[in-house]
Amino acid sequence: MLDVQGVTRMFGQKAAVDNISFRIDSPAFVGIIGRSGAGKSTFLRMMNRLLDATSGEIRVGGRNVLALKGAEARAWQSQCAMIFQQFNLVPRLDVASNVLHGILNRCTTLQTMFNFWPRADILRALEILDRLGIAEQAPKRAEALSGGQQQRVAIARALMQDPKIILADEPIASLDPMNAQVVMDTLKRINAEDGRMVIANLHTLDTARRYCDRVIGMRDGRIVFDGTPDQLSTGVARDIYGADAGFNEAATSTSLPADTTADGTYADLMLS
Ligand SMILES: Nc1ncnc2c1ncn2[C@@H]1O[C@H](COP(=O)(O)OP(=O)(O)OP(=O)(O)O)[C@@H](O)[C@H]1O
Repeated sequence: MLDVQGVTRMFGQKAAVDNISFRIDSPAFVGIIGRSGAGKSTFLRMMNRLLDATSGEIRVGGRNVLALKGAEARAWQSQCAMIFQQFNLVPRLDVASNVLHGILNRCTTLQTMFNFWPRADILRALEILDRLGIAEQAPKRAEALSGGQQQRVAIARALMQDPKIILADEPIASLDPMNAQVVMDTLKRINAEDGRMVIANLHTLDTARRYCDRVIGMRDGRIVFDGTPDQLSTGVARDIYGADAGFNEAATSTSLPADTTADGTYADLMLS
Protein backbone atom coordinates (compact mmCIF):
# COMPACT_ATOMS: atom_id res chain seq x y z
CA MET A 1 0.00 0.00 0.00
CA LEU A 2 2.77 2.41 0.99
CA ASP A 3 6.42 1.72 0.36
CA VAL A 4 9.00 4.26 1.57
CA GLN A 5 12.42 3.56 0.09
CA GLY A 6 15.61 5.38 1.08
CA VAL A 7 13.98 8.78 1.60
CA THR A 8 16.39 11.57 2.54
CA ARG A 9 15.98 15.31 2.97
CA MET A 10 19.03 17.49 3.38
CA PHE A 11 19.02 21.04 4.73
CA GLY A 12 22.52 22.23 3.84
CA GLN A 13 24.88 19.64 5.31
CA LYS A 14 22.27 18.31 7.73
CA ALA A 15 20.11 15.29 6.95
CA ALA A 16 16.74 16.11 8.55
CA VAL A 17 15.50 12.74 7.26
CA ASP A 18 18.28 10.28 6.65
CA ASN A 19 17.67 7.37 4.27
CA ILE A 20 14.51 5.98 5.85
CA SER A 21 12.64 2.94 4.54
CA PHE A 22 9.48 1.17 5.68
CA ARG A 23 6.36 -0.46 4.24
CA ILE A 24 2.77 -0.26 5.38
CA ASP A 25 0.61 -2.98 3.86
CA SER A 26 -2.79 -2.24 5.39
CA PRO A 27 -4.75 0.87 6.28
CA ALA A 28 -3.17 0.96 9.72
CA PHE A 29 -2.96 3.68 12.36
CA VAL A 30 0.74 4.46 12.45
CA GLY A 31 2.38 6.76 14.96
CA ILE A 32 5.75 8.42 14.46
CA ILE A 33 7.45 9.39 17.68
CA GLY A 34 10.74 11.02 18.55
CA ARG A 35 12.03 14.10 20.21
CA SER A 36 11.85 17.56 18.70
CA GLY A 37 14.02 17.81 15.58
CA ALA A 38 13.98 14.04 14.89
CA GLY A 39 12.62 14.62 11.37
CA LYS A 40 8.96 13.67 11.87
CA SER A 41 7.41 16.79 10.30
CA THR A 42 9.92 16.84 7.47
CA PHE A 43 8.89 13.30 6.55
CA LEU A 44 5.15 14.05 6.55
CA ARG A 45 5.71 17.23 4.55
CA MET A 46 7.63 15.28 1.92
CA MET A 47 4.92 12.67 1.75
CA ASN A 48 2.30 15.36 1.18
CA ARG A 49 4.59 17.07 -1.37
CA LEU A 50 4.77 20.29 0.65
CA LEU A 51 8.51 19.74 0.60
CA ASP A 52 10.72 18.00 -1.98
CA ALA A 53 12.82 15.03 -0.98
CA THR A 54 16.53 15.11 -1.73
CA SER A 55 16.43 11.43 -2.71
CA GLY A 56 14.36 8.29 -2.34
CA GLU A 57 10.92 7.09 -3.36
CA ILE A 58 7.50 6.80 -1.77
CA ARG A 59 5.48 4.30 -3.79
CA VAL A 60 1.72 4.18 -3.42
CA GLY A 61 -0.25 1.88 -5.69
CA GLY A 62 2.95 1.20 -7.60
CA ARG A 63 3.84 4.81 -8.52
CA ASN A 64 6.42 7.05 -6.93
CA VAL A 65 4.41 9.97 -5.55
CA LEU A 66 7.60 12.01 -5.00
CA ALA A 67 8.07 12.19 -8.77
CA LEU A 68 4.55 13.45 -9.61
CA LYS A 69 4.30 16.89 -11.19
CA GLY A 70 1.59 19.53 -11.70
CA ALA A 71 -1.99 18.26 -11.70
CA GLU A 72 -0.90 14.74 -10.71
CA ALA A 73 0.97 16.07 -7.68
CA ARG A 74 -2.11 18.11 -6.68
CA ALA A 75 -4.32 15.04 -7.09
CA TRP A 76 -1.98 13.13 -4.80
CA GLN A 77 -2.21 15.93 -2.21
CA SER A 78 -5.99 15.41 -2.20
CA GLN A 79 -5.51 11.72 -1.57
CA CYS A 80 -3.31 12.29 1.45
CA ALA A 81 -4.94 15.07 3.43
CA MET A 82 -2.88 16.73 6.12
CA ILE A 83 -3.91 18.15 9.48
CA PHE A 84 -1.66 20.36 11.57
CA GLN A 85 -0.99 21.21 15.19
CA GLN A 86 -2.35 24.75 14.70
CA PHE A 87 -5.47 23.58 12.77
CA ASN A 88 -4.77 26.00 9.84
CA LEU A 89 -8.40 27.11 9.49
CA VAL A 90 -9.51 30.49 8.15
CA PRO A 91 -10.43 32.02 11.54
CA ARG A 92 -13.02 34.58 10.39
CA LEU A 93 -14.77 32.21 8.00
CA ASP A 94 -17.68 30.04 9.14
CA VAL A 95 -17.07 26.40 9.97
CA ALA A 96 -19.02 24.98 6.99
CA SER A 97 -17.00 27.10 4.53
CA ASN A 98 -13.77 25.99 6.19
CA VAL A 99 -14.81 22.38 5.62
CA LEU A 100 -15.70 23.14 2.00
CA HIS A 101 -12.19 24.51 1.52
CA GLY A 102 -11.12 20.85 1.49
CA ILE A 103 -12.32 20.73 -2.14
CA LEU A 104 -11.00 24.15 -3.10
CA ASN A 105 -8.81 22.69 -5.82
CA ARG A 106 -11.90 21.26 -7.55
CA CYS A 107 -13.67 24.63 -7.68
CA THR A 108 -13.47 27.61 -10.01
CA THR A 109 -12.02 30.93 -8.83
CA LEU A 110 -15.48 32.54 -9.08
CA GLN A 111 -17.05 29.88 -6.89
CA THR A 112 -14.34 30.43 -4.31
CA MET A 113 -14.47 34.26 -4.50
CA PHE A 114 -18.21 34.39 -3.87
CA ASN A 115 -18.21 31.47 -1.47
CA PHE A 116 -20.61 29.66 -3.78
CA TRP A 117 -20.69 25.92 -3.36
CA PRO A 118 -22.81 23.26 -5.04
CA ARG A 119 -25.69 22.10 -2.84
CA ALA A 120 -24.45 18.50 -2.86
CA ASP A 121 -21.08 19.63 -1.48
CA ILE A 122 -22.71 21.74 1.24
CA LEU A 123 -24.84 18.78 2.30
CA ARG A 124 -21.78 16.54 2.39
CA ALA A 125 -19.87 19.05 4.53
CA LEU A 126 -22.78 19.17 6.98
CA GLU A 127 -22.98 15.38 7.00
CA ILE A 128 -19.28 15.14 7.87
CA LEU A 129 -19.63 17.77 10.63
CA ASP A 130 -22.59 15.81 11.99
CA ARG A 131 -20.55 12.61 11.99
CA LEU A 132 -17.84 14.37 14.00
CA GLY A 133 -20.41 15.70 16.47
CA ILE A 134 -20.06 19.39 15.60
CA ALA A 135 -22.88 20.02 13.11
CA GLU A 136 -24.39 22.72 15.31
CA GLN A 137 -21.17 24.73 14.96
CA ALA A 138 -21.51 24.97 11.15
CA PRO A 139 -22.62 28.65 10.96
CA LYS A 140 -20.14 29.92 13.57
CA ARG A 141 -16.83 31.51 12.80
CA ALA A 142 -13.99 29.02 13.19
CA GLU A 143 -12.24 31.33 15.65
CA ALA A 144 -15.20 31.07 18.04
CA LEU A 145 -14.64 27.34 18.60
CA SER A 146 -12.50 25.60 21.19
CA GLY A 147 -9.17 24.09 20.09
CA GLY A 148 -10.61 20.57 20.11
CA GLN A 149 -13.58 21.65 18.02
CA GLN A 150 -11.29 23.49 15.59
CA GLN A 151 -9.19 20.38 15.14
CA ARG A 152 -12.34 18.39 14.39
CA VAL A 153 -13.24 21.01 11.76
CA ALA A 154 -9.78 20.49 10.28
CA ILE A 155 -10.42 16.73 10.23
CA ALA A 156 -13.80 17.37 8.56
CA ARG A 157 -12.04 19.52 5.94
CA ALA A 158 -9.59 16.65 5.36
CA LEU A 159 -12.48 14.16 4.99
CA MET A 160 -14.12 16.44 2.43
CA GLN A 161 -11.20 15.48 0.16
CA ASP A 162 -12.12 11.81 0.62
CA PRO A 163 -8.46 10.94 1.17
CA LYS A 164 -6.95 7.45 1.29
CA ILE A 165 -4.41 8.60 3.85
CA ILE A 166 -4.62 11.19 6.62
CA LEU A 167 -1.33 12.71 7.73
CA ALA A 168 -1.54 14.35 11.14
CA ASP A 169 1.38 16.49 12.26
CA GLU A 170 1.18 16.62 16.05
CA PRO A 171 -2.61 16.90 15.95
CA ILE A 172 -3.04 17.16 19.71
CA ALA A 173 0.07 19.09 20.74
CA SER A 174 -1.94 22.31 21.27
CA LEU A 175 -4.84 20.67 23.09
CA ASP A 176 -5.64 19.93 26.72
CA PRO A 177 -5.88 16.21 27.55
CA MET A 178 -9.67 16.09 27.37
CA ASN A 179 -9.78 17.61 23.86
CA ALA A 180 -6.74 15.58 22.85
CA GLN A 181 -8.66 12.42 23.61
CA VAL A 182 -11.69 13.53 21.56
CA VAL A 183 -9.47 14.32 18.57
CA MET A 184 -7.51 11.05 18.80
CA ASP A 185 -10.77 9.08 19.19
CA THR A 186 -12.07 10.82 16.06
CA LEU A 187 -8.96 9.90 14.05
CA LYS A 188 -9.16 6.31 15.30
CA ARG A 189 -12.82 6.06 14.28
CA ILE A 190 -12.08 7.33 10.79
CA ASN A 191 -9.27 4.81 10.51
CA ALA A 192 -11.38 1.88 11.72
CA GLU A 193 -14.71 2.73 10.08
CA ASP A 194 -13.51 4.09 6.73
CA GLY A 195 -10.31 2.09 6.30
CA ARG A 196 -8.27 5.26 5.76
CA MET A 197 -4.64 4.97 6.77
CA VAL A 198 -3.62 7.46 9.45
CA ILE A 199 0.01 8.46 9.98
CA ALA A 200 0.34 10.73 12.98
CA ASN A 201 3.38 12.44 14.45
CA LEU A 202 2.93 12.20 18.19
CA HIS A 203 4.85 13.78 21.02
CA THR A 204 3.72 11.44 23.71
CA LEU A 205 4.29 7.75 24.31
CA ASP A 206 1.00 7.03 26.01
CA THR A 207 -0.95 8.33 23.01
CA ALA A 208 1.14 6.22 20.64
CA ARG A 209 0.60 3.14 22.78
CA ARG A 210 -3.11 3.69 23.10
CA TYR A 211 -4.08 4.48 19.52
CA CYS A 212 -1.50 3.05 17.14
CA ASP A 213 -1.28 -0.36 15.47
CA ARG A 214 2.33 0.36 14.72
CA VAL A 215 4.87 2.83 16.04
CA ILE A 216 7.91 4.18 14.21
CA GLY A 217 10.55 5.82 16.36
CA MET A 218 12.82 8.43 14.78
CA ARG A 219 16.02 9.86 16.11
CA ASP A 220 18.31 12.28 14.25
CA GLY A 221 16.50 11.64 10.97
CA ARG A 222 16.73 7.85 11.19
CA ILE A 223 14.31 5.10 12.12
CA VAL A 224 15.52 3.55 15.37
CA PHE A 225 12.35 1.59 16.19
CA ASP A 226 9.58 0.05 14.11
CA GLY A 227 7.18 -2.21 15.93
CA THR A 228 3.95 -2.66 17.81
CA PRO A 229 2.97 -0.61 20.86
CA ASP A 230 3.64 -3.73 23.01
CA GLN A 231 7.27 -3.70 21.92
CA LEU A 232 7.66 -0.09 22.96
CA SER A 233 9.29 -0.74 26.32
CA THR A 234 10.72 1.98 28.55
CA GLY A 235 14.23 0.98 27.40
CA VAL A 236 13.26 1.32 23.73
CA ALA A 237 11.60 4.67 24.44
CA ARG A 238 14.76 5.83 26.20
CA ASP A 239 16.76 5.03 23.05
CA ILE A 240 14.29 6.82 20.78
CA TYR A 241 14.31 9.95 22.91
CA GLY A 242 18.05 9.78 23.51
CA ALA A 243 17.40 10.08 27.22
CA ASP A 244 19.60 8.83 30.03
CA ALA A 245 18.85 6.23 32.70
CA GLY A 246 16.79 8.77 34.60
CA PHE A 247 14.22 8.82 31.77
CA ASN A 248 10.75 8.96 33.22
CA GLU A 249 7.85 7.87 31.02
CA ALA A 250 5.48 10.09 32.92
CA ALA A 251 7.32 12.99 31.34
CA THR A 252 5.81 12.03 27.97
CA SER A 253 2.27 11.59 29.18
CA THR A 254 -0.84 13.48 28.19
CA SER A 255 -3.25 10.90 29.50
CA LEU A 256 -6.13 11.64 31.79
CA PRO A 257 -5.73 9.74 35.03
CA ALA A 258 -8.83 7.83 36.05
CA ASP A 259 -9.42 10.18 38.95
CA THR A 260 -9.17 13.42 37.01
CA THR A 261 -10.80 15.98 39.23
CA ALA A 262 -13.31 18.65 38.41
CA ASP A 263 -10.66 21.33 38.64
CA GLY A 264 -8.85 19.55 35.79
CA THR A 265 -5.67 18.50 37.56
CA TYR A 266 -3.83 16.02 35.39
CA ALA A 267 -0.39 15.26 34.05
CA ASP A 268 0.17 17.34 30.95
CA LEU A 269 3.83 17.00 30.32
CA MET A 270 5.66 16.40 27.11
CA LEU A 271 9.23 15.61 26.28
CA SER A 272 10.61 17.92 23.66
N1 LIG B 1 13.28 24.64 6.43
C1 LIG B 1 14.29 24.18 7.16
N2 LIG B 1 15.53 24.69 7.02
C2 LIG B 1 16.57 24.20 7.72
N3 LIG B 1 16.47 23.19 8.62
C3 LIG B 1 15.25 22.65 8.81
C4 LIG B 1 14.11 23.11 8.09
N4 LIG B 1 13.04 22.38 8.48
C5 LIG B 1 13.49 21.50 9.40
N5 LIG B 1 14.83 21.67 9.60
C6 LIG B 1 15.66 20.89 10.52
O1 LIG B 1 15.44 19.53 10.26
C7 LIG B 1 15.43 18.79 11.47
C8 LIG B 1 14.15 18.01 11.59
O2 LIG B 1 13.08 18.92 11.80
P1 LIG B 1 11.57 18.44 11.91
O3 LIG B 1 10.72 19.66 12.07
O4 LIG B 1 11.25 17.51 10.82
O5 LIG B 1 11.60 17.62 13.30
P2 LIG B 1 10.37 17.09 14.15
O6 LIG B 1 10.75 15.74 14.62
O7 LIG B 1 9.12 17.23 13.40
O8 LIG B 1 10.40 18.08 15.39
P3 LIG B 1 9.16 18.81 16.14
O9 LIG B 1 8.57 17.75 16.98
O10 LIG B 1 9.82 19.89 16.94
O11 LIG B 1 8.26 19.35 15.08
C9 LIG B 1 15.65 19.80 12.59
O12 LIG B 1 17.01 19.81 12.93
C10 LIG B 1 15.24 21.10 11.96
O13 LIG B 1 15.93 22.17 12.54
